Amino acid sequence: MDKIIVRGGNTLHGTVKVEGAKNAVLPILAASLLASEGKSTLLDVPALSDVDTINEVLRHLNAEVSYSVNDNKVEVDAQGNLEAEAPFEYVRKMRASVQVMGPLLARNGHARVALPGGCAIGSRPIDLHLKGFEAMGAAVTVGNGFIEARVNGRLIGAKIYLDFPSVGATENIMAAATLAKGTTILENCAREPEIVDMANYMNKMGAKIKGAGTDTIRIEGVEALHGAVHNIIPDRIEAGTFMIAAAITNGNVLIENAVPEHLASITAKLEEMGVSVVEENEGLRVIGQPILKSVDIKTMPHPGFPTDMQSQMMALMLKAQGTGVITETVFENRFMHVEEFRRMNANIKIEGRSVIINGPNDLQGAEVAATDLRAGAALILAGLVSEGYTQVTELKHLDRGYVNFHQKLVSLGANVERVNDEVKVREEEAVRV
Ligand SMILES: CC(=O)N[C@H]1[C@@H](OP(=O)(O)OP(=O)(O)OC[C@H]2O[C@@H](n3ccc(=O)[nH]c3=O)[C@H](O)[C@@H]2O)O[C@H](CO)[C@@H](O)[C@@H]1O
Ligand SMILES: C=C(OP(=O)(O)O)C(=O)O
Repeated sequence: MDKIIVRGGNTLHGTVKVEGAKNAVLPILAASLLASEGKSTLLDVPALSDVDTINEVLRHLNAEVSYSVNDNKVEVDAQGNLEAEAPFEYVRKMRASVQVMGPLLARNGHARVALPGGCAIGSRPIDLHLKGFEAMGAAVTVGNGFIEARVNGRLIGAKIYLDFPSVGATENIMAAATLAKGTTILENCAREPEIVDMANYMNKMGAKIKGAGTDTIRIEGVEALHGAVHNIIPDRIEAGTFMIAAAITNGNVLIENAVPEHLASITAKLEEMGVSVVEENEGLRVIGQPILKSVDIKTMPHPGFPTDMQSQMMALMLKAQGTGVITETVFENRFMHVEEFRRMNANIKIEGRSVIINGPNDLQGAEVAATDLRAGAALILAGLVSEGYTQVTELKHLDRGYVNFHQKLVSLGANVERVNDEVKVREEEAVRV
């Protein structure tokens, strides 16, 4: 098992390049199943374990997938007959596997996907996805740990109002509606940049989607879709994480490829804390300040402050002066990292869906575990400004969402190392022999 060891105290300087967005590439790869003619070529695909997982799901469903990691390119050929079932071994590894349901149902009239179950950040039901499929004429049943959806012939366009602007439900329903008979109007839908990217890809495939990025999306169903070439948008959460890395170390870092409009809520909070964020041609430059002001933050669907930046922002708030409150409104249980921060000497209190942080904190290095992928990044960020050594374990979470995270930090001047405990033990044994 790998762990990351951070020695705190270095200021970060230089340039770091953001990869393609995990949360765009996963639903887009799932949507490539919609193409009954021609291949799709996806570019700027990040080399993440989640991409390996979704590729395995697509292969299991009988699509041909070739992944050229060095070129950040995936080609998908889904022209053959598709299987209907995504088993638990994949869904357990990665919830986004449920995003194949809409495409399969639309293309095959049948999808059987393992129920996702619980997750480190909350229970995460998919009732809104299923209500959407039902509104379009599918019969949905749940049993033996699987959800099954079937429709005789094509789905039928419908008017669907989401009770909450769920990202996954918006994507799954939008994909299903591309091949439905008639028009689907999806109201109170999610407005994340990744939804717009997915809609752009499906429009290149021949879909007729309008309004992605607003709270109402209109999808006119077509008879068939074809493969398309598409570049994945830059990852705003990876960009935001490096913005915090610059701010927390009082550094000066250019985050290349960051899209300023995607990062407005994060930029606004950093500026409120006293950090400078400057737009440059290549991306965003973040310049830290020795003294940071505490702020209050509430996570919200886009364009609000993203829940996927909550734990990294918490790391930064630990170093700010005064009292700040972070309220999590998107997920019911996304504070698992608080206990880990406490192990690093942080003064934080959980009150219901909020945490209260009194700062600045003199953080101390400790052995801590990544409880989810963003928590993993947040603990490493805290380690950058802690006294002594911080060891972060459970890196399988981090690898789901960050490409070469520690190497990128090292290139900016951080003292970070990734070690494999098992290899070390084996080497020691070899020496003994
Ligand atoms: C692969 C991917 O893109 N993941 C992102 C996606 O997850 P995901 O698509 O799972 O997130 P959702 O927007 O669907 O979930 C938001 C909230 O709605 C609830 N809900 C959702 C669907 C449903 O049918 N019923 C229901 O109650 C969830 O439990 C959660 O409390 O958006 C989240 C919110 O921005 C991000 O944190 C994740 O990184
Ligand atoms: C929660 C996240 O992802 P997922 O929905 O894939 O678990 C995330 O990217 O922070």
